[in-house]
Amino acid sequence: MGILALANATYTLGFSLLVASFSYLVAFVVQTKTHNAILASSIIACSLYSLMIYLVYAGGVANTGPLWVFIVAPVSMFIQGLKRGLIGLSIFSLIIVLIMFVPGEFFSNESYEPEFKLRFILSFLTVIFLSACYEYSREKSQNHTLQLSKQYEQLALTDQLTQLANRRGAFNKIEIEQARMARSKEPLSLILCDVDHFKKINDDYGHLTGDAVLIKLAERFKSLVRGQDMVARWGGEEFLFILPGTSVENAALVAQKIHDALAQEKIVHQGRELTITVSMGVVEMQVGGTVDTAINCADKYLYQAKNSGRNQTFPKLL
Ligand SMILES: Nc1nc2c(ncn2[C@@H]2O[C@H](COP(=O)(O)OP(=O)(O)OP(=O)(O)O)[C@@H](O)[C@H]2O)c(=O)[nH]1
Repeated sequence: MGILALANATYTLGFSLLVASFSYLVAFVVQTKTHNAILASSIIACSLYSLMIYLVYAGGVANTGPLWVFIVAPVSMFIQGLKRGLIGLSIFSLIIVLIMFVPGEFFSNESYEPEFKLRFILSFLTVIFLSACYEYSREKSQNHTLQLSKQYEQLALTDQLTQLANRRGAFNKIEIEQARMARSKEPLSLILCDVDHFKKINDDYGHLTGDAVLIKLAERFKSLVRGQDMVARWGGEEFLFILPGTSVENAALVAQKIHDALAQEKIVHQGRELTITVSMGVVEMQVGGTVDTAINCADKYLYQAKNSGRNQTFPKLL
């Protein structure tokens, strides 16, 4: 349209359209290179507002310029969102009202019929209102969907019984910590922990008591580690401790702390005092090593701890 306008010798309109097109290209580059959506959408909105203000001011072909103004409301809401869209459209509408209704030489409003101006402004305000309603419900439903997807993601990574991270959650955490380990060169250790003779608890007191013991153990374990550490339920009565910034020697100290805590304070359920012990295997992850290799190694140590009489941690580092 800009090129056509230039060909028809309507230079101001032609240049305005070409400058507007160029600004959309700039916005596109800003968005793709910097991902600064606020800046990119502001460039498009400002360019569109300026072009439309010029069209209303100049009248366009046979005074039909104002007809294009109706696209401003949905486009503005779409690219800027409800809040910024409404602010931008309010300023834009005010300028259009000034151009159309304030008498004087500067505002070339004589070319529009009074009935046209009034109906134009009213219909434009209606389009703004409808676009705002649409954007409001769109944002609301998008937020709801985002919230749901976060909830489902959380559920997929959480063990229902203990509310600890499940195996998938543990894998995610190890991957994040492995990447950090590669950068910071800080050690990362894992403790694989299995409750001793858990089958007996289920057999003697019932499955529900077994569940309650797992829940209480999970709480106890969480209280024994630092905020940056993670305790996950690896499976049945197996827990995995993920300890960033911890050498295997320090992880052995954490394991000893767990043995001591369980020995000192029994698990109480429905008035019953249950003595719980655990066996553990400790391993330090190697840079570039896989999770499976580390877990297999910890499992081997755990097996040794079980075979050596339980209630202990392997390898013996303390
Ligand atoms: N209550 C309850 N029991 C579970 C759960 N998951 C696994 N178990 C039970 O945990 C028990 C594990 O038994 P085993 O693998 O034989 O091990 P253990 O009795 O702990 O003996 P050791 O590990 O050799 O010391 C089985 O009876 C499982 O049914 C659970 O979510 N709740």
